[in-house]
Amino acid sequence: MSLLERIDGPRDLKALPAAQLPALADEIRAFLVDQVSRTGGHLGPNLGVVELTIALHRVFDSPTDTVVFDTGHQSYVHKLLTGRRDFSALRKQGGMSGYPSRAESPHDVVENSHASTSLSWAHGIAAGRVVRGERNRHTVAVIGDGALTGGMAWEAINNIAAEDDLPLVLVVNDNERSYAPTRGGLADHLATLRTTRGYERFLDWGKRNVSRTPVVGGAMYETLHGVKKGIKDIVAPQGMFEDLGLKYIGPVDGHDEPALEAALRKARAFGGPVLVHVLTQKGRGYDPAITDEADQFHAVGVINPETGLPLEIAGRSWTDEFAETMVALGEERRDVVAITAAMMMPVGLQPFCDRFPERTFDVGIAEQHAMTMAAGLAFSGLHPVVAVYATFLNRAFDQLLMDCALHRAGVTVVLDRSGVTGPDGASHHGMWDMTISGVVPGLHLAAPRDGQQVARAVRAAVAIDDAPSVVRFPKGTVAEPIEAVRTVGGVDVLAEPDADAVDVLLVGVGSMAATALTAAEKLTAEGHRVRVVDPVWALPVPDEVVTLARAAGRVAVVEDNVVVGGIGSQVTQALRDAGLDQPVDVFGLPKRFLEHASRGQVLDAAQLTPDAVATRLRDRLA
Ligand SMILES: Cc1ncc(C[n+]2csc(CCOP(=O)(O)OP(=O)(O)O)c2C)c(N)n1
Ligand SMILES: CC(=O)[C@@H](O)[C@H](O)COP(=O)(O)O
Ligand SMILES: [Mg+2]
Repeated sequence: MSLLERIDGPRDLKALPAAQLPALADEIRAFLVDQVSRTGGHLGPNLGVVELTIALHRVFDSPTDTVVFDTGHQSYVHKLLTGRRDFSALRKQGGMSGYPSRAESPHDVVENSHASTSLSWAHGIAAGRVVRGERNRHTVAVIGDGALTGGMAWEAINNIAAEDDLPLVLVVNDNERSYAPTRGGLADHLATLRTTRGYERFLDWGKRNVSRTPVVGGAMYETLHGVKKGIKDIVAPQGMFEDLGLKYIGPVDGHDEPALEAALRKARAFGGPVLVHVLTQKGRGYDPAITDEADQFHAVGVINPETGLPLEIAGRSWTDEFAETMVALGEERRDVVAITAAMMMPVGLQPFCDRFPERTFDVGIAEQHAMTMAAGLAFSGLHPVVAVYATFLNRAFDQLLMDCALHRAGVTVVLDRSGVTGPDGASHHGMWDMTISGVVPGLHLAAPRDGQQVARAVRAAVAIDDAPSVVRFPKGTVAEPIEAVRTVGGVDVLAEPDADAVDVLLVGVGSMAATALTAAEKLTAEGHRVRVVDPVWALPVPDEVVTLARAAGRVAVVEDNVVVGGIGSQVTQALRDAGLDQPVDVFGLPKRFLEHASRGQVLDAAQLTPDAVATRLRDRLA
């Protein structure tokens, strides 16, 4: 039986002799590469936290103590050490989540994969423990250097640093990267602290080798201590965290398990808030990850474990369409600039950045800053394109509303991964963006139905200079081109019944246009008269949709957004405002958090497939 098989929880881990921990770490790494190469997932981040997670679960007593992982993508080792070894269905329907999951384990707390929240969670948990007289229960937050660039983290630090005796440990997992190398003033400061590695080792050496020397030991140690102070003031002035009033321990070698345990025990014993700065390597122990320039295997698909090479060939993506359009626009318009929130490559801005580095801004995991900085860039006479995943627009709603829309800023927001993403589960589906956008005065939103429409929409969006514009498209392979049979104003008619009177005006939004078309074909074959349209610009609702609705017995809208406040709601309102009372059926995503599964499985469960839409419409036409 392997060491890993003997561990069903932290108690078994604590019982392991320390001498066996390196072998356990090796087993865990081998397990991660073997398993995640089959399922896909966050291989690099988890390979980097093997020793750290072992030390955490040997020093602290989960679930009496609580360990919170920021973003949660690096919690696979935590899952292994808390009795979950079946990774065969990782991130698949019915299988283990790729993030912590309370349904899976009492050791899991934060399921939200939006970054920079862990310190706030941990502050609340720790403060709550004190109020409840449970000061003996410790709380630990593990936050990456990337997540530490998020504003929420600093709201929390501002509060935590003012606490005196809170049993709270903040572990900064510093691997110098988000996807790409972490940049900015904070990253520079962490680098300064890292360079004091010698200083810490010098101090430890002094404690081990000098202070016990007979006779001169004590005096010598005091001298060294003074020298240490001097060195520290020269090499590493009081760090920012200490300046803020936080006790700082580190930097600690994040792959030296005994050193980690020593630092964490020291932090646990300290009793007050304390920050432990841990240096790790993303992809540690797996050369294909370590040497991967792009993102050190931040997230991989199915790969060959020997070579790390992908075994799935991805087709041309929606993101590729956007990436190409941006480079072309960059050539044509010198005022177009781009902003990413630490996801240059995933959102498709890398080619633009390579071509126009001086017109590209990577603000770190800081969507709020990105959005308001964009308002500033627009004010200065440029046209910014903010590219984020749709789910992360949630973070920057107020900035979109109050900094961009209130000031009529010509800012374009491009939302990748809109609609159903799939394996990343509830906090990664981009299913609220059209509801959010729908309440922003003056905002224009386009949902391209295929690759050609992406270019058309982005070009039209950057031509809007007096209001925010949004272009949103899903994850993965781009849809095949869908030609319009005719246009009515800006609205594309995709299918026409051979009659003037129409039973149903079926509005397909974005990638759901294809779904609507196929559903219409089924209904038309049964004798129903269905007109299918793509509004192209879904917000504000085009007048032509209202005009076309006048000739229809009922209207139906298909959208991969939550039904509440989505395009269907907006169309309903537009019809009612125009005095039309046809029934409107809205086929969208339920107001529920949708578990991880494949994109197709989630859409199927939401009845957003052609068959389901046709069936539901058929019932209404009966
Ligand atoms: C608000 C938000 N924006 C963007 C992301 C996408 N994202 C997931 S992990 C990650 C990088 C995290 O870097 P770090 O915190 O350093 O963790 P590491 O992967 O290095 O362990 C990003 C940008 C996110 N999860 N949340
Ligand atoms: C946690 C994290 O990294 C997410 O942002 C997610 O994994 C992105 O996945 P995709 O880029 O594959 O949609
Ligand atoms: Mg990092």
